[in-house]
Amino acid sequence: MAGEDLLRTALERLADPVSGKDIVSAGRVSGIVLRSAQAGLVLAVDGLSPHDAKTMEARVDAALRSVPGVEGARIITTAERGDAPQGPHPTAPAPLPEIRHIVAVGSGKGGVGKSTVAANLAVSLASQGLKVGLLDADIYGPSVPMLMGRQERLTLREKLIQPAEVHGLKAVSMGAMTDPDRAVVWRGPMASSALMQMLTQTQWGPLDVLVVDLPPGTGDIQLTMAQKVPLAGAVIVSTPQDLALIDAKKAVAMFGKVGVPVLGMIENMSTFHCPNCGHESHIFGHGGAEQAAKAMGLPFLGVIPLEMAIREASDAGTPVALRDDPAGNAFRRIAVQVMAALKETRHATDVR
Ligand SMILES: Nc1ncnc2c1ncn2[C@@H]1O[C@H](COP(=O)(O)OP(=O)(O)OP(=O)(O)O)[C@@H](O)[C@H]1O
Repeated sequence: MAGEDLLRTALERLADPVSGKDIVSAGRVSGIVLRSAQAGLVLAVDGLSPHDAKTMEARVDAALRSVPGVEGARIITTAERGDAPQGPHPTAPAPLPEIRHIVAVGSGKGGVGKSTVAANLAVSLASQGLKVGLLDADIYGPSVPMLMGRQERLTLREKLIQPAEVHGLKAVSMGAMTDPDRAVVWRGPMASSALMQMLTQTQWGPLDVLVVDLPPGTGDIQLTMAQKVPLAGAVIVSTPQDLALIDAKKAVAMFGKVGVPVLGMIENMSTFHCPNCGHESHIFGHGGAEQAAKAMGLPFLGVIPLEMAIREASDAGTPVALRDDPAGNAFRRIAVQVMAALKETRHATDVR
């Protein structure tokens, strides 16, 4: 029997006090992993009092550790109503004294290249000698493992998540907890509770900047995350298309609503230079994000061209920001702008 099946069998011996079934059949357990003698899973504690949730967590911990070959266990608790026993108060940002700036990368619309920008921004900042972390909070479509070329599962040491050290930075992804072929279907409070635990229970060490790749859109999940994570600021990625820009403006408004400074906008998939004839075309338009930023009184942080090389480098797990070419330079220029915007924000708000 495979290690993860042994874990499941051990968990099936635990009764669920609410449904009377075992906790696996009751649907309380997901994302079971076993790697390097460390077991991990997500435990839903809905309907349990804080005391009963703690008791269940302890029983799950003991059950996992009873399996031969398991040396440690990491349990991430979630609750749909947001009443997980761990984690901060819903409206109080988690204290993260080792992290100087947390920067969220958001977008109003999916598919505009938010994750590509987040990963390349993080790599560019690391290439400037900064200590950088990258947290993939895009719970429904985590893409950082692919973009960074590391698909491994979560590893734990002394109950703390160990980030993958890759391309000069430390990366943690919800994708590391889940089967890459299966989308995680979690409701908002469960997702934000799991995310907060990944944020606060990862051994980041001292960081200058933590880049957070948010899920696309402006729903409750993003709003809650923007409230719970002590963000220094947000950058908004958009294509130049009108439709994407309408949604990008909603994202700007959402951050404004919760008092998170918007550091600026980035236009992705801007000009396309034909690699064969050199002809310049504007497949999704051009300049729209800069105009929108201006209209909203926000800084414009720069443009990223639409390039096959960017897509290929992303698919290969070697971000284009590692290269000394025009696309790599575009990301490095944006990273400089982001750092400058962060300094201004700190000055303006006297450090949030
Ligand atoms: N500038 C670019 N040039 C070429 N391809 C790009 C560029 N930016 C992103 N892509 C490609 O577009 C696709 C979508 O990008 P990405 O996953 O980063 O978007 P996203 O906004 O994070 O999407 P979602 O959040 O909906 O998952 C990927 O295949 C990526 O490689």
